[in-house]
Amino acid sequence: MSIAIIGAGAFGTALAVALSANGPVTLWGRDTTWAAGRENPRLPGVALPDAVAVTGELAQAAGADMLLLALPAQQLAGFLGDHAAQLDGKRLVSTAKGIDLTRLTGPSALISDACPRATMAVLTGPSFAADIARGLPTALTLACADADAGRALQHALSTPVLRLYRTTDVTGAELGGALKNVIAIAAGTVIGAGLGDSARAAIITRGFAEMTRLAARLGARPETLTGLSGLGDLTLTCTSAQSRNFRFGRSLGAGADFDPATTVEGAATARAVAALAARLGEDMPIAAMVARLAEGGVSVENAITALMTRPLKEE
Ligand SMILES: NC(=O)C1=CN([C@@H]2O[C@H](COP(=O)(O)OP(=O)(O)OC[C@H]3O[C@@H](n4cnc5c(N)ncnc54)[C@H](O)[C@@H]3O)[C@@H](O)[C@H]2O)C=CC1
Ligand SMILES: O=C(CO)COP(=O)(O)O
Repeated sequence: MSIAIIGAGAFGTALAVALSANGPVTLWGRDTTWAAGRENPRLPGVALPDAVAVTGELAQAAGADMLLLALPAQQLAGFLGDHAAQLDGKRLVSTAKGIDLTRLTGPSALISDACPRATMAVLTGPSFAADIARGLPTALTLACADADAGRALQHALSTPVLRLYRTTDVTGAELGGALKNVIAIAAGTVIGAGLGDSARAAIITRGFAEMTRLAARLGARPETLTGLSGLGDLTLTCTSAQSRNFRFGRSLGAGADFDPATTVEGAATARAVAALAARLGEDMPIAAMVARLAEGGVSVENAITALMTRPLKEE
């Protein structure tokens, strides 16, 4: 199955490098000025193998059997809207970890709406671009509602160091990836504010409770959230300074500057989650606080006080 990757950011480029172990890969980016040097500034220190062909022509990528959409969640709807005619009917696999702020849906619904004839799947789980590009062993979740199509994608996207598990629970897989970014901002904030590892463990655990509550309400299976795409990625992102969401939170907690050009999916997703939770009547106190923190609507000190002084309840 020929593979093209749409989006030449850190993750798209890392996937291109990893999957080129199986055969040629086309990597499409809107900016390919770096391509002649065979090193993407979004993924410094990684030389592109010869099997990766970089192109700025979408038509070249759209001819592949499978297209991996490695774009930020808030950019996906616009991209699909612009290019639906070229993409519909294809196998489309999203790697975006977020909830669209305008539509309050994950990538799967964006794809299904824009490209109703496409075979749609989600690739998610604990995996830093730099780790994948270096060939470090990584396990991911491939979610596809069509079990047979999912099996074929799982095989095409696995390598000796990239091990994919499959599920038909697309909702659970994509919510795990989206929601963990919100909680990672909260965990980073706690660490940046010097509140300690015990407080971080509390945020991870209570954040996971929020994730599972919302996901269940939206139809996800509980075991998906305890798998790689939920608990696995939550653990990684809340405990590693490689995570941009964690680092963004750490800057908030420390009152330090943060490069606004960095992709931080959890900031917009926290606002989407707060809106979704309000609509559904679900209690998501940590996500709601992250939304306010990211907008500068509350101080870190007041956010912590508000979370700690909520009415006492059963676990
Ligand atoms: N970097 C990582 O370690 C991982 C990232 N992801 C997810 O993959 C998605 C992409 O993340 P990264 O590649 O890391 O971000 P990035 O910030 O490194 O790259 C984003 C890329 O998308 C491109 N882009 C943005 N809007 C576009 C548009 N409308 N049309 C065409 N290209 C557009 C940008 O030019 C850039 O090359 C995110 O949802 C992220 O959560 C998932 C797993 C790991
Ligand atoms: O999703 C990721 C790891 O699984 C990457 O996390 P960040 O976007 O926070 O860097």
